[in-house]
Amino acid sequence: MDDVPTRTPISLASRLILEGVHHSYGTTAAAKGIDLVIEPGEIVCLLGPSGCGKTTLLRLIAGIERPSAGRILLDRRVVAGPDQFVPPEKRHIGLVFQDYALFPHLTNLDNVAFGLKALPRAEALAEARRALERMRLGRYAGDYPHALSGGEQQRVALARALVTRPGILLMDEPFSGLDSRLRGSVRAETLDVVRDAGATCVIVTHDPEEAMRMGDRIALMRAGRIVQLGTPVALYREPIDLPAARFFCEINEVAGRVAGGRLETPLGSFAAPGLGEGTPAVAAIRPQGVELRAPGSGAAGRVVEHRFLGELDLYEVVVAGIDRPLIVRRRGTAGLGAGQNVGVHIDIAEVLVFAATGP
Ligand SMILES: Nc1ncnc2c1ncn2[C@@H]1O[C@H](COP(=O)(O)OP(=O)(O)OP(=O)(O)O)[C@@H](O)[C@H]1O
Repeated sequence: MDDVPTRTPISLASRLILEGVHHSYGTTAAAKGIDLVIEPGEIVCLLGPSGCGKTTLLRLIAGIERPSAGRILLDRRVVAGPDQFVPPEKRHIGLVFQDYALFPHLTNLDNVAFGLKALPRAEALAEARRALERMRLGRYAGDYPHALSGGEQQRVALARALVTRPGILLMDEPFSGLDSRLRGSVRAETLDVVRDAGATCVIVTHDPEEAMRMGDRIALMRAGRIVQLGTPVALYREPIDLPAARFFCEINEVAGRVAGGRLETPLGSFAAPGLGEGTPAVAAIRPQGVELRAPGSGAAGRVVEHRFLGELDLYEVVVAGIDRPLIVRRRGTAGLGAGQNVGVHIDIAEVLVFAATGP
């Protein structure tokens, strides 16, 4: 085991401010008026489907792209604005990309020392060695990146990004190149290192679970805009609309109309605050919120499919008046299988009601 140095890297974390930031590639608008404040030391995940503008936003923050309107500030310094533009190398940021972008012809030590050109060579190498040792990679200092596993290469890339003690660390899909078994451990390790370094951190991901694990807050993006910003709990519990709810969790969508402040559906009625009389609406019901009991109580249903999935089994249940079978995730119930009748009950804590928005 390598000796872990006692010296802790302290970076002066930056506050990042985006004010009305726009960016277009030709006629494609990729950022449409982004306002965002990220506090020093905070980890924020930019989350959203492919093409929503996450990478563009990261590139704007890094200075790889220049906004067509709006301002970007790091602490009180305007780094991009109508009359100012600070190039990436002068922004004091650390970058980690999906493919690690390590130089194949440099040793791991030289890869990490690369960003320390301003220091005398011996000092740069000593700093780089300490950074590698913090990542428990000291013994690979003289090797080349190709001899390392994907997870180890990712840690070298992280060491290289943090060795200059940047005020802000920007990571673009940093774990997507790793296989799913490695991803969890590298993610946890990265989180520890980033927290230790104290840097402000922006992470791009399209994976909601990753965003919930990594982010103090999540900025949910859609078509060049941030549609919701909040803690993982807030986004999961109170998604702003139906597409946001869909993004975080597989859901059953049961349509109905609002009557007397409640949404009437074949599964019962649910509170529909803020929705007017007669409004078409949708009850979004999480699969773990559907309970299957003996027939005779609740809504009458029939199991059409049952799959053993380990911890929670998957059932598909048809209910009269609902187009698609309900997806149900429950602990397996002995003897309950396809063809059996059930009574369907809904846990109202797992139901969200939204105005219908179309498919
Ligand atoms: N260099 C470019 N030239 C032209 N259009 C681009 C360029 N880069 C991105 N775009 C477009 O800008 C929009 C936003 O792209 P961006 O890569 O920021 O999205 P993303 O959310 O990061 O997507 P992904 O998760 O697939 O990487 C998309 O419509 C994309 O096609």
